[in-house]
Amino acid sequence: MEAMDDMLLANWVNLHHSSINVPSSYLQPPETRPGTLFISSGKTIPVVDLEEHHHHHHADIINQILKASEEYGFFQVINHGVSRDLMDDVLNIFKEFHSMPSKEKLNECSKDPNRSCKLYTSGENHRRDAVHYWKDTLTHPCPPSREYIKYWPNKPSNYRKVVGKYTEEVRKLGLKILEMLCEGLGIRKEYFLSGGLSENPSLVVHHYPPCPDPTLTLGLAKHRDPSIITILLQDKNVRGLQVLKDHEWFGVDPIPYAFVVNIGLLFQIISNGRLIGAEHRVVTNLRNARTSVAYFMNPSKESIIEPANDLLVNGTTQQTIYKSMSYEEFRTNFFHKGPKVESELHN
Ligand SMILES: O=C(O)CCC(=O)C(=O)O
Ligand SMILES: [Fe+2]
Repeated sequence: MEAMDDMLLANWVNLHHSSINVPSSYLQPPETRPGTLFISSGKTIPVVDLEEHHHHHHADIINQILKASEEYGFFQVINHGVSRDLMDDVLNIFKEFHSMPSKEKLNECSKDPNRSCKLYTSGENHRRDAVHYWKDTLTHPCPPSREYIKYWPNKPSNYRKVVGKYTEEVRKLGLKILEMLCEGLGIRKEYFLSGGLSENPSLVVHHYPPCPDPTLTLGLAKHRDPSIITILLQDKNVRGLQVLKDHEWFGVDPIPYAFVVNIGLLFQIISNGRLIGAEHRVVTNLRNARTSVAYFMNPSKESIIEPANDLLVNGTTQQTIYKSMSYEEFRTNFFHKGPKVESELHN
């Protein structure tokens, strides 16, 4: 196989079209190979209508998202208030972005000296990946902090305008969902507005090119999100995301204009294990490229992550199972321990 050198996967696949086999560095070992894809197990993650009206009360909506977060750690939301045009615009911008020449993309993403804004192929640490993943990823912090906007890509030409508006809208939705989950759990509604807990969100945009053999590869390895919650916009027609429940993988079928919401490890800790940060992965697709836009609600470095005191006060919790640590400490553990991080979190 010809070396990809500093070319991004999207461009490499484009150049070679259908004449390629999966390069050996992308072949998953037998234990992580997805094998047969999309066996329908009859399970599907809950879909929650967020619009309140006289037959659909606030308390019912809270119960639905709470139950989904306890059982699956995942749900989809419809009637969430983010405009469809904006969702289309943002997906189109990212598709356009990923179809630009490699050099141009890398150039657009190399302005940040601290590399919070960056573009990479495979996993975040390409050289250290034992096996490569079939994707390219663009990531950068987003509002409320505006200090990073100057490092965002400036191409396609309306990138900053559209992505700026989108991240502000999705932030509002995220805060609303957090507030409802707090209400359901018996945590004060403002919990995530204090202590910097929701002050450092980031956007992670994945692009999974078509893959000549999706049974042998993965777009993204099995993982739990290191976030509070993640709000994901996925391509309308291309499947890929799978969630592990009761030792079985099942697909999160795209619903046009819905968002997929999942609980991250941080909220698992804050809820003292009541909500689950479920494991998930992404499989690739034979014919179609897939783009997904993940908005991670993340705290600032100094924020303290611990089971919410309100749970002890209101009597739903007698004992906390997780210890208290700063978000910075959590990140360090997460990057060093990977999937084994959980042992470090417990009391
Ligand atoms: O591409 C997807 O559907 C999922 C992305 C994801 O799980 C992540 O970025 O953590
Ligand atoms: Fe994830």
